[in-house]
Amino acid sequence: MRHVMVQHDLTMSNVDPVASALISQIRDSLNSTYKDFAFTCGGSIPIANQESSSNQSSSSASKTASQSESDSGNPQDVRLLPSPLITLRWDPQDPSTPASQCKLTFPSSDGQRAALMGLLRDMHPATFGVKGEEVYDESYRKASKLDTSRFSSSFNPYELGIVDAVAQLLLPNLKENRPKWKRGVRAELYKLNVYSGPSGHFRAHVDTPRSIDQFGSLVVCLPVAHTGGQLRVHPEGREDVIFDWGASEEDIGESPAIEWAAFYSDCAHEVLEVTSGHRITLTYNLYATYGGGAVTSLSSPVDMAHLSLYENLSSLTKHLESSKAEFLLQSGRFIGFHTAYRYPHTTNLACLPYTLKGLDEARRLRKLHRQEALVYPNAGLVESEADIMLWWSRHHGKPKLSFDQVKWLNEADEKKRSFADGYGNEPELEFMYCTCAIIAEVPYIQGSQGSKADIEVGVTEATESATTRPVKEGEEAA
Ligand SMILES: O=C(O)CCC(=O)C(=O)O
Ligand SMILES: [Fe+2]
Repeated sequence: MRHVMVQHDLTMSNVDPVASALISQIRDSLNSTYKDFAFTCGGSIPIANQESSSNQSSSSASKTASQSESDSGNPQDVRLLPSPLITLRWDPQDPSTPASQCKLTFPSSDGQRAALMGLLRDMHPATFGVKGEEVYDESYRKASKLDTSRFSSSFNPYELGIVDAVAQLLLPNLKENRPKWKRGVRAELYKLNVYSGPSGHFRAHVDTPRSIDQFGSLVVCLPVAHTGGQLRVHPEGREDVIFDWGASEEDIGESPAIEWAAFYSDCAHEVLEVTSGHRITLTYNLYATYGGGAVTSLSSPVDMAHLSLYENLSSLTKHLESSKAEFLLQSGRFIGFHTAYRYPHTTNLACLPYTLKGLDEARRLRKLHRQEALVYPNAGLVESEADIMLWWSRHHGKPKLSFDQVKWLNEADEKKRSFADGYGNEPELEFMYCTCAIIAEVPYIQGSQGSKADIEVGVTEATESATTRPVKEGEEAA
């Protein structure tokens, strides 16, 4: 079986020194800018005390702890409500248990000890996936779980602004994107988990993707006393980020809070050992959506257009258009990038443009070229160039694309192509993670088949259909 090699000559011939210089700047900014983008974010939301939560319209109830100290008078501040008390109800293992004993209110207090013990009794062992098998192994994961069919809670991450915050930080929009193309986030409740001390933990894994729209995971920690149990997120080549939500009974009594963290679910993460108490969490799967992102009407804090990478790409494409891209005529009329992050895919479904993470979104060339970029899984999982050519022709109606025609602006990172050890939080292998490449055909090149009109038609077609590709699953990178 032949693997496609993607190491092509990245330096420009002497034919075009301007393009050469721009490409070398792009390569530099690709390496440096990647690290400026968040792969995880998190926060803490105070829980209102009972009196104020029953009277949410009072001005003191509608301020966060930090706002109370310095009120800016900005009308937007008022929306940052503290969380009301949170109620959790669940199905008992023994159906004769009265419903009143299957209910907890957070922050939990000593008076609820019996109900907390009842919850622990009614939980199930939390399994995980290894290479497609469902496994229960306390040396890898020691925790308990309830599926969503067995519990309900009054907690709502949309109401508290968590989902909006995650969308803005982890799925930033290009400022000039029309509302229709703005990306948003859908959070789907996934599990209730308890990691109890001593020794509750979950070793390093990635979260098993359940669809090609899934990009992240959200963990919400309810206020119950515990120590340890830090969540450690550690993507390759980046510094770890650690969320420590440990709190004592006294801390919770004085300033109860919801703690949360979201991260790209292809980043390895683990729950370190809980040394005492109970770490109780709600977990959510996060999906990218189109046409959302305007829930709060706040504009995106990230303006990709200010990135040096984006500016350099703009300059390069303007230069290629004005110079008729002589160098590309020699080496192919496509330019391509390998993504920094991995994306879920199946044999027939590839990464979607609106799920692109962090810097990968800035690498999209659609705006720059007035032509949709092709997004396909990286060469480690592609059997042959013929597959890619087939993919391209299917979606663009044009018969020819070979790797030799692509001017690659960066190199594929072999280490990142797929998560090798197969540990996930679910057994399914329907969706796999791998890096992708983004390829755009450069328009206006003399002698190419494209006219301006052809290219503009191509935008719509490719945007709507960029969902299938021919690849073989399970192959290791060459
Ligand atoms: O509880 C956490 O912080 C993370 C849990 C986790 O990684 C999972 O459930 O897949
Ligand atoms: Fe996980």
